[in-house]
Amino acid sequence: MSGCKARVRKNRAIQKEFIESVIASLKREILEEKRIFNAEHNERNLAPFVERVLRDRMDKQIAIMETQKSTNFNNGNTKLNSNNNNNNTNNSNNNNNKQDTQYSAMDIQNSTMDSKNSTTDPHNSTLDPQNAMDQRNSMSDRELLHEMVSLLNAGFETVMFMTSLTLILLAIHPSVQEEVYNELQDVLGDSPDSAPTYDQLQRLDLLTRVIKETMRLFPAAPVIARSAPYEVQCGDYTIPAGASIAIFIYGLHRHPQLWNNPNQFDPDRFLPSQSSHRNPSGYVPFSLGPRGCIGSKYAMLQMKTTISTILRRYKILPGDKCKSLQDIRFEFGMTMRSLPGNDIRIEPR
Ligand code: HEM
Repeated sequence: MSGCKARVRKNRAIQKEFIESVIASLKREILEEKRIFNAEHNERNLAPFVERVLRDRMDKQIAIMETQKSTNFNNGNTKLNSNNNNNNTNNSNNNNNKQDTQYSAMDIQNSTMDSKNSTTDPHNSTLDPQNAMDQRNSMSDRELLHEMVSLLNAGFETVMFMTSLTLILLAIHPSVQEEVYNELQDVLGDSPDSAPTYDQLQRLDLLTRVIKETMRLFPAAPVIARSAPYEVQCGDYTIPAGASIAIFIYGLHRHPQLWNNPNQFDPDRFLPSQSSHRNPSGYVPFSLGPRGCIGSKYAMLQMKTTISTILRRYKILPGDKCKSLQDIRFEFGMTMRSLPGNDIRIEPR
């Protein structure tokens, strides 16, 4: 059997084991939550429920991996260092607990490229349950590096784009900005030097709606892709097994059948009274399901912290070239990119 076939078989066996364990968990949890399911057994609560179980299982598996990894370090196991053969200085003989692993930018680049080239298996990616179930119960240097690079890639440009777009939209909607500022004063107090707490950030309802509306109009990940593992009937369309599907989130978020005045900035769309009967699949800035964004909650906290810190000290004003929503210039890529000209000015309060 060729190496590739053997790998595919091993992967299938691991996937099967994982899926069986998920089904067992689901059965157990359904029994425990029988009441909720009898009361309202529909797709709406089933999807988040299944997702929660999947994530829960992954978290446990990852926690096990973390424990094993730290045990390995404490035992002076140099596995993490031993795979890396160029710029890596292994000082484990002198100090078993010290991970003196150094990487050059080139190592990281190569690692990412190699991982990309070798990723013929669609499940072989970030914090994947199958990786977590890997029989080695540990990660190689290369895998660990790849995970870190993926997290940085996925978490940096997206948050940067969304934060700057939110500030631009607030600059060209001064009355909304003033309302947000008033909310910040109410919830966080007058002194701009006090760091917001987690609870306070949760209470910033208007700022949350403003960020949500910005992500509707300018989703940082404008298009995502999936492949169909089996034939799927989707309304009048049959998606054949193995087909690649691109989901155009930008288009979905501005679809006139889903949104009134879709090209207008209106944070009130996300008031409970206006959003409760909306199809939840019509708004997916972080995607959905087990492969959706794992950093969504962290991203919201990060954006709210940065934006509130700026707004408490400065008034945001439009720049010379960007005075309305139509002036905002961007280009599509894996993530959205802001183009030159989207300027703002700031003025101390
Ligand atoms: C506003 C900010 C963000 C947006 C709009 C966003 C959006 C998304 C979307 C749409 C996906 C799904 C991609 C796909 O299905 O192909 C995704 C995946 C992912 N995101 Fe985010 N993201 C954001 C911030 C973050 C942050 C801060 C982190 C980590 C610190 C992060 C980590 C990830 C990872 C690791 C995945 C891949 C998950 C997987 O493949 O299972 N993201 N993100």
